[in-house]
Amino acid sequence: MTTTIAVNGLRKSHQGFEAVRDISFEVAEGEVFALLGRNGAGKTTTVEVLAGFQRADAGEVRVLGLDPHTGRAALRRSTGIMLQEAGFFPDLTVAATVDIWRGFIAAPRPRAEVLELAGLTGRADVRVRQLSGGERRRLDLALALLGRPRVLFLDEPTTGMDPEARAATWDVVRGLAAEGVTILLTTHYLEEAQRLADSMAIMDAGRIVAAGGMAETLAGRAGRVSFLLPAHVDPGELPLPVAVEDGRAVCRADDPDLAAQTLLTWAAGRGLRLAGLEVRQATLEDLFLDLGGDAELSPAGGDR
Ligand SMILES: Nc1ncnc2c1ncn2[C@@H]1O[C@H](COP(=O)(O)OP(=O)(O)OP(=O)(O)O)[C@@H](O)[C@H]1O
Repeated sequence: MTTTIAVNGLRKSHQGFEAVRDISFEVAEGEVFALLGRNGAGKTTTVEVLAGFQRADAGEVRVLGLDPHTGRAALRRSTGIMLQEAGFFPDLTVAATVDIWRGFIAAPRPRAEVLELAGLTGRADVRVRQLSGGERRRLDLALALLGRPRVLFLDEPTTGMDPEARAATWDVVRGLAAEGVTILLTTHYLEEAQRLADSMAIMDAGRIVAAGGMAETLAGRAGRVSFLLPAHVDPGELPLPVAVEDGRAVCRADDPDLAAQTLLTWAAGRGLRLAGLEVRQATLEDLFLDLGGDAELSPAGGDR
């Protein structure tokens, strides 16, 4: 498999503060890679180095075989970038904004095509200042796609989007990856990373604390079964060890389906119902909690 992005021993400081401390990872062609971590973990700094906006202090970084800093001009033609803050002209319409950007790009996609991809077709004549936060992110995405990039850097692409827009954006990202576009994204939404990314790295204080293929990483972790503890049942009577949280019995298990079966068989033998039964494979959120992460990464309501 072709490696599109290679990072080896990257370090980057800002005014003496080491924001990225010796990280290494690779992203294969056509892969969606999620860089995760709480605020200040060093994700944006990493993306900006990969996009050639900042120079690495140490280590080697390659995008399509080129150093993103010295090869910036050559890479510009094959990369699309969506940073956290875009500099739009507020008084221009969406259509005019796209047209201006098309002027900077050799062989750009037609305006209608990028607006369609970004779900902005019906908003072409609206001024940028009147767009919602989520719509601005979509306009950012439209601009990032103008040059038919082979590599896309998306820094928090769906922040501010409603669930429908977010799902539509996931479809666009999946479609691009299926065409062979390599995508590196950062996100605060763990569900987004879990659904979208083939592999990931979790950063904390400038270091990678967990990394790997998404499916493999989660398959190796315990899932959970939970249900309302029936009245008059002592948790100690259950056939598997459980913790009781807010009246719910919670059982962590490597094979949650099997654990649920064991519990249901036990309950049936006693004529009991396990109300509110939930069986869940391990999620990224579980991994975060195990790593000592907290809710900060997954803002309230943002994840589901
Ligand atoms: N230009 C800069 N000057 C000084 N410090 C900076 C600069 N850019 C980033 N930092 C600091 O480096 C650390 C890492 O920042 P970075 O933006 O890379 O993190 P992040 O993981 O992207 O966070 P967020 O989720 O908030 O975007 C932070 O502590 C930040 O304050």
